[in-house]
Amino acid sequence: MANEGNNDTRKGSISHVIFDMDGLLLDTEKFYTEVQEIILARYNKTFDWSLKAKMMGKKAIEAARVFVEETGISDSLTAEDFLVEREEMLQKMFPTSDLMPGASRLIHHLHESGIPICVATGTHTRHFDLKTQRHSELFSLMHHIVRGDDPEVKQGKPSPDIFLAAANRFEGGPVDPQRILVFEDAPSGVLAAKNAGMSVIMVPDERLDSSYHEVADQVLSSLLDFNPADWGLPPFENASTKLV
Ligand SMILES: O=P(O)(O)OC[C@H](O)CO
Ligand SMILES: [Mg+2]
Repeated sequence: MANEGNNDTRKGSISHVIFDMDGLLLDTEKFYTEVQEIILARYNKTFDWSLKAKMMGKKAIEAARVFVEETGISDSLTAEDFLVEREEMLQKMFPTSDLMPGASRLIHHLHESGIPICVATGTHTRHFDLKTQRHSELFSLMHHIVRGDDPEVKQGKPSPDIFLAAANRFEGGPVDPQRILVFEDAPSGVLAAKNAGMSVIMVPDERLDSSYHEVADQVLSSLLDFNPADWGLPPFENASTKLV
């Protein structure tokens, strides 16, 4: 799976990188899927990837509204009550979050190469802390982290707010969006990056409909497949680090 970029002229001008978190650096989207399946089963309904595609990457309350409205259960369960109900299950799951393949290798490589990196995640601070508690060393390599409850993030993805806030906070910022490469897994996140005027590599779950790939500049099956040299970034020095 690999789309060729449609903005080749930008590929040599990337100086900064922004990472999404859920489903991109951390294998956390599966937790949301699991609790939503459990809740919908009570209403004799099933959760599928067409609904997942519309929820992922968004702020919690925005995703919750999509969930109760699209499934037709909003008369029985409000978006606010849905969030309360899933909270207890998620709080037990988040501290077990694993890294996605290739995340550690890529973050260490860019950091050691002097490329400024940061995170822009729709998740709010309380959940962020639970998800990252086993990965504090890796996240300490980020220049900064923008979360969904940041006051500068008025609207969640696909609004560009979060990526523009992230661009503003780099040293010497704001950084020109044309010099920024974003890594995302969610359709809303890919759109947010494009709305911010940035280049975006999508690393989607294989169950996501491929029509969502079209907006991205490049699509990869895994972060392990990323070749920094394709974007004018410092190459990996040796293959021995490839699977770390
Ligand atoms: O994908 P992220 O990191 O923006 O997180 C968004 C939600 O928390 C999960 O879809
Ligand atoms: Mg994501």
